[in-house]
Amino acid sequence: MNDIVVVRDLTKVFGRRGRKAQGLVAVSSVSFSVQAGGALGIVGESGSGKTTLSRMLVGLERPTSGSITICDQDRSKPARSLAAQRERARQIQIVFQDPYTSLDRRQTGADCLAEVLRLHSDLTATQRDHRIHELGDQVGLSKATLASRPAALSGGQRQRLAIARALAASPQVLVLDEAVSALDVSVQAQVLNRLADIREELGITYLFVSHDLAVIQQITDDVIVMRHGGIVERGSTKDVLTEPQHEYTKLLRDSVPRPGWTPAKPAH
Ligand SMILES: Nc1ncnc2c1ncn2[C@@H]1O[C@H](COP(=O)(O)OP(=O)(O)OP(=O)(O)O)[C@@H](O)[C@H]1O
Repeated sequence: MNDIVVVRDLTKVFGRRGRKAQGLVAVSSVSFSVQAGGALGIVGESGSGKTTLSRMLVGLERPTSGSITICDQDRSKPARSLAAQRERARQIQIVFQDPYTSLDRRQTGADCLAEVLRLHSDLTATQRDHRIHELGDQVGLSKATLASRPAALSGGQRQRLAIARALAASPQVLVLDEAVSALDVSVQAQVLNRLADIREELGITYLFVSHDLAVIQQITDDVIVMRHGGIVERGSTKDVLTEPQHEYTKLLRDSVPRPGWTPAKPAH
């Protein structure tokens, strides 16, 4: 199978003004690839560079150096035209932790999906309506729920809507940045099950950013572990989580509450 996402030596330094100033290295020489249809987990504690990495992948942050190739196209430089921007959006979409801030409070769910469909497809109004309900089915939102505005939706419903909105662009790759972290565990499980079904049905590729190893374990095949902007461990999710090699991964794993759990002592 071919690699749909290829990242090489990706680095992001914030606040460096002038060649000699130091700045903050948020992401440092990160390289990885993901096969089409795969699901890669990106884990690490707060501040390890996960969000900066995902923002670079979708073009919201410009890399300081290194390359990003998605669907065989170089993404290291900004898109030159509106058409190129839209094409990129059809390749990769992102869902953030809190959809409420990015959903238009005046729009119903159906209107929100219609807007994306108008932008990214040539569907007629009738075809669009059909597609909106198809997307609703995929994420588990009823027609009545889609007719509501965000304020009337629960956190789980809003997150499903955000996922449907991302899927409306028919992306080949979906980045989920702490996308289920704010949800109750039972709602989280429902959304994760939906996401697993969607991946099976559409063959879409996931990049799943989370600090939560239990979530990563459920949804990903492979994982990279980030610390201080770099990758400290990588491998199949099963191997890395059952037999972590790096001390930092062991610490992350030992910090996950489970029966008989006691907090790990910080490493000195
Ligand atoms: N726009 C910015 N300007 C300056 N520094 C930034 C910016 N965005 C992130 N950083 C810094 O880069 C580092 C990595 O942050 P990032 O948000 O990528 O980590 P993270 O692993 O996603 O953490 P979290 O889960 O808390 O979001 C942090 O030290 C952060 O303060």
